[in-house]
Amino acid sequence: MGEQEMPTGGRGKRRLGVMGGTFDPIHHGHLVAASEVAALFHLDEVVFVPTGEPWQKSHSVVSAAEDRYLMTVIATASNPQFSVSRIDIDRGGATYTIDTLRDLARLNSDSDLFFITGADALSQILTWRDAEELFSLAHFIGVTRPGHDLTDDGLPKGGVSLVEIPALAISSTDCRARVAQGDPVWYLVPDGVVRYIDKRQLYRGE
Ligand SMILES: Nc1ncnc2c1ncn2[C@@H]1O[C@H](COP(=O)(O)OP(=O)(O)OP(=O)(O)O)[C@@H](O)[C@H]1O
Ligand SMILES: O=C(O)c1ccc[n+]([C@@H]2O[C@H](COP(=O)([O-])O)[C@@H](O)[C@H]2O)c1
Repeated sequence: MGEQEMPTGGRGKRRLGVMGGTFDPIHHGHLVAASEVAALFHLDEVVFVPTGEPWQKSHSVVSAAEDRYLMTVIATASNPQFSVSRIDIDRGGATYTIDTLRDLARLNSDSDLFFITGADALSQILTWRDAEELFSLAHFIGVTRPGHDLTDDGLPKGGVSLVEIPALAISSTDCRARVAQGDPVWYLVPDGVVRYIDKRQLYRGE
């Protein structure tokens, strides 16, 4: 994969990646996406932001925010470039990325923001709250995901970069179904997350 054309940011500013997700559970698809984008876009840090209430999720029962937050901490703890933010959980109510980005911009005025999304999420972005304003707060980076077309059709020119990353056909939906059926999730999610799911008996009744 070649060097990406760099979006112009403020000179000398930190480059902060933002990986939003429900992370129910976090899996290696999320981690590879963040790691690849961090390297390609020379990010100083990637902050993972677990959603409070993900209003567009099709499955009705989303695990407790604290469980999703702790799994995200466990999964990212060993990488010094990765951190986890509670802003969407602590704000309460439905999570809108416009609020995430406004809060992060205020808390990180020394940084340019780069919001990382998989191809499926990127294709839905025009349905998000205040979609047109999102692109003034962050540069969006869409990454390939097996089973989904990666396109920036209809999105503002210069506001989005598309990148190919190693294909991992892993989804949280499949991980939950596997646990429910008694199938392994080893190597689909980090080892500590396997242990946490087991300890908290998550996804057993689904
Ligand atoms: N395997 C993957 N490869 C690339 N991007 C991914 C992958 N899995 C998830 N993403 C991206 O990570 C972000 C957060 O995803 P999310 O937490 O909803 O996981 P998910 O696997 O899509 O969950 P679910 O199956 O419950 O819908 C989204 O932008 C999504 O597109
Ligand atoms: O802002 C919105 O209206 C909006 C609608 C759906 C999803 N998002 C964000 O997209 C990211 C991935 O969401 P999800 O539901 O696929 O886990 C996460 O950061 C969500 O907050 C945002």
